[in-house]
Amino acid sequence: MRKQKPVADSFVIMTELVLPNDTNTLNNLMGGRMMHLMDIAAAIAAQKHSNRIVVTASVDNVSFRDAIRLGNVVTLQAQVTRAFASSMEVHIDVWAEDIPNGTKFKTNEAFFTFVAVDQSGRPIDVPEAVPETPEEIALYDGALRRRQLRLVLAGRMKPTEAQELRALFDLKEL
Ligand SMILES: CC(=O)SCCNC(=O)CCNC(=O)[C@H](O)C(C)(C)COP(=O)(O)OP(=O)(O)OC[C@H]1O[C@@H](n2cnc3c(N)ncnc32)[C@H](O)[C@@H]1OP(=O)(O)O
Repeated sequence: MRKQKPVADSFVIMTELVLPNDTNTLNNLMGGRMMHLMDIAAAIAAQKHSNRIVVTASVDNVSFRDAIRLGNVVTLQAQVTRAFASSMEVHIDVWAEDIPNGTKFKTNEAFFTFVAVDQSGRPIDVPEAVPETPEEIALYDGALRRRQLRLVLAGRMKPTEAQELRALFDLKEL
């Protein structure tokens, strides 16, 4: 039987201070630097779930809503939402905090997909991820549709095979 692990076991929290080397000429954190931090935090969550080497397979839509300023503290929280065979979806939330001003606001949210691989880079199966809280269950339930959407967009699945995604939009014909 496939091993099971609570999704909470993969929880990761990472905190970074925005320094001059991280910013653009407006003293805002650069998007690429933010993506780098998100990739690392999310990869650690996937590693904690799988106890394997993991590679980034895809990143869903990332929006940059509010600028993060030089001197802000960035907090990233990542957790596996669901595991499939070798792949895991990871949800990540990002907050920026201006400690002297006492303000904190959410800046980003994204879903990453990681694949566990062996020493030769071949995909390898991971434990099942078990959600426990209502929030974890909601993320788990939506993960299959999100997987189908990203695999269709990546040309790895035919839209006609994406049953749960089609049901969401009530698409009878494609
Ligand atoms: C260019 C860069 O720097 S990328 C950043 C770092 N990332 C990397 O280097 C990863 C490079 N890519 C790879 O090594 C391979 O494409 C892998 C390991 C991700 C997939 O290998 P493949 O030989 O295509 O394996 P396969 O078709 O069996 O798929 C394995 C899993 O990956 C998943 N997968 C593959 N591509 C994607 C994708 N674009 N989005 C989401 N999941 C994907 C599959 O759905 C499958 O999941 P499952 O086992 O849970 O069903």
